[in-house]
Amino acid sequence: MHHSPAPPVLLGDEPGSFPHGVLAERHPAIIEQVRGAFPYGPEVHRALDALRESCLHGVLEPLPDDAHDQRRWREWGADAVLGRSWFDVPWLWSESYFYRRLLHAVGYFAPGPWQGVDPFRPFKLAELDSAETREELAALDALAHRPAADRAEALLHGSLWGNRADLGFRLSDAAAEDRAAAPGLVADDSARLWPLLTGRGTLCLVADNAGRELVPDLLLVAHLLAEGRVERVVLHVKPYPYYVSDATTADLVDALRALTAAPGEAAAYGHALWSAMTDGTLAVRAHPFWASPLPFEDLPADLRAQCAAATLTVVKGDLNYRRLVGDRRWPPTTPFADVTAHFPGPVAALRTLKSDVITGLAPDTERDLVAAEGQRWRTGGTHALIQVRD
Ligand SMILES: O=P(O)(O)OC[C@@]1(O)O[C@H](CO)[C@@H](O)[C@@H]1O
Repeated sequence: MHHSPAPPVLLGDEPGSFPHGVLAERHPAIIEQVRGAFPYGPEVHRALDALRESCLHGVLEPLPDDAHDQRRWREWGADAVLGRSWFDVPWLWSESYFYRRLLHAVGYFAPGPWQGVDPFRPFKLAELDSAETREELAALDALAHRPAADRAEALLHGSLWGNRADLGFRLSDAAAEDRAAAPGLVADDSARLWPLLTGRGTLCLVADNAGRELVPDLLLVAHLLAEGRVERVVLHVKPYPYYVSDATTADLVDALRALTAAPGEAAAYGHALWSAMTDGTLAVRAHPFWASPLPFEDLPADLRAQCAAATLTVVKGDLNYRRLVGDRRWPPTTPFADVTAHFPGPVAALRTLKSDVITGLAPDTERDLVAAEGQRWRTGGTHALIQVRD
């Protein structure tokens, strides 16, 4: 266990810091993108204007009295943050609540013409239909002739690096995709991951982004099922649109349809996944907690029981990493096993580095990264890690 006191949870109150930039620049940019993506009527435009003003100069305001999830947000701690500036509350809170308020502004939950229309869908679909996605799928043809161990390794890394495709991140950092990924991982526990997948039991995969991340996640899942490395997979997606590109059930269906319609090997993966869903070996869950502003230390009892029963839980992406280890600026050498001791069962994190939060680095690794890049390595999205606590 970590003996020194945990650092404070991150807030967005420090100008020049990464969280402050997300609140002051990324969120207003997302509002404008959404505004331009649909022919919303004047009332939606007014609501988006009000949200922008609130985010920059106002406070977190309560959900309307008739909101279906008002009680839930209270249980998650709304009373402690409502009425305060977005910059002064825990960063996890200001981000999660921003997406909830954005959905309110576009009428996502209210009965009416825009109910259930995902404001991020055009961006997600464009990505799924991109030349990059087609190239990644075409690469499966060559992979088919390689030994199973090589395929497993390639698909694991495909899933890991798929996390660079994150639409919210690219909105505030347009150059992100063009920066080359750094070869080598800042931490690599993959040798400890494979022995956990011995053929029995259930793998939980806590998904992150749709499109170019979810597709390689699904390919990995298909491989693990086909090779008999797990009996069953439970894929956890978001219950509603979140952090721009986070995967929902609709995005999962889009990804499966894209796979089954693709040429070559990709279609075989798609059909295998489709039948795995229909026979229950691949199950999907969309628990409200995944879109909550809370760390995984606060997993509700039902999810805790599911993860406890799993052979392994794989947690994808940067935000899930922040929620897994706690959204704090830990000393980077803080042991990953210590900060994930709360998690009910073996857990693996697959993540590219896109925020300040990091644990589990060897002292030499941290020293070399700082010498080469100052602190940019934490947020630039060019580095990645695989960390396992068994
Ligand atoms: O979870 P993901 O998709 O890998 O990344 C989410 C992200 O883009 O959003 C947060 C800031 O808004 C950061 O944690 C991270 O940069």
